Amino acid sequence: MTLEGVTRTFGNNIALNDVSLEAHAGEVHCLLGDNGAGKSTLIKIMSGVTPPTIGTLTFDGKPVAFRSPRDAQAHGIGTVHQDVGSIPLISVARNFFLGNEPTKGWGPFRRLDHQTANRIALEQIRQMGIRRIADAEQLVGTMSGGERQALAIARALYFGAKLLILDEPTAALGVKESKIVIDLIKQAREQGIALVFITHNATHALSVGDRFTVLIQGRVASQFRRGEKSREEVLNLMAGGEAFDAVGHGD
Ligand SMILES: Nc1ncnc2c1ncn2[C@@H]1O[C@H](COP(=O)(O)OP(=O)(O)OP(=O)(O)O)[C@@H](O)[C@H]1O
Repeated sequence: MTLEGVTRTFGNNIALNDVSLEAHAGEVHCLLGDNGAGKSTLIKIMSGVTPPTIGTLTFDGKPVAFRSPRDAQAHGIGTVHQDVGSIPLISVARNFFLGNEPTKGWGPFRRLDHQTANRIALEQIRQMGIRRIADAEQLVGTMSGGERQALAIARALYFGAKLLILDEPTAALGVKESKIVIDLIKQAREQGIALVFITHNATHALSVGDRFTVLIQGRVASQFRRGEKSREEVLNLMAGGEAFDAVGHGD
């Protein structure tokens, strides 16, 4: 996906100001920025929640204007939100399909095919490397944070995502759990998926990013590729030039 000159205003508030970026197949584009920098607004624009006030989006070489999140999804945009799997009392399979369950029979005899749903959900999360779950009837509440992210990533890919937007997937996770997610990002990249990885954590970003965009107050403060900046430089950029240590760096 390519964004060109994207500006988004809310009344007098300019959430995004002339932002351009590219997310290519087989690459991870890290989106970095402090609270209020405009990351959420950018995700909303890319995933069809809200249109840009000015600017264009191109996907698969064609201009796109998403009418809704569902429309964006139909184009192959998958979004995994931070609070994924927040309904702990539903099964892994239900969470995987979320209303798109396979059915059997037709007409008045049409009903959910639980067996198939369970089998597919289990297969898909296994492919994501989650082997601890033995049965997709198991409740989501029994999964760890990293496993829930894996479930959501598996779902997006199963339903045909070509661009996967991950909104702070490691924010609430410990070191081991974060590694699961970072490894999944690498796996998806190898499959040729385009990824946008939103994070506050420079270490996570640097461990997997191919391209980087740092937003400060709605503007692109810096854009660079892997290897073009040192860790220190990235940390300073993320801190918006202010004393980084004073704000706590979350990594
Ligand atoms: N619906 C809205 N109405 C008015 N202002 C908004 C709206 N959405 C976002 N903004 C403003 O746009 C700016 C960017 O917000 P945004 O939520 O995109 O930032 P962010 O980088 O995602 O921050 P966070 O990490 O805290 O979610 C902020 O000043 C915010 O107050």
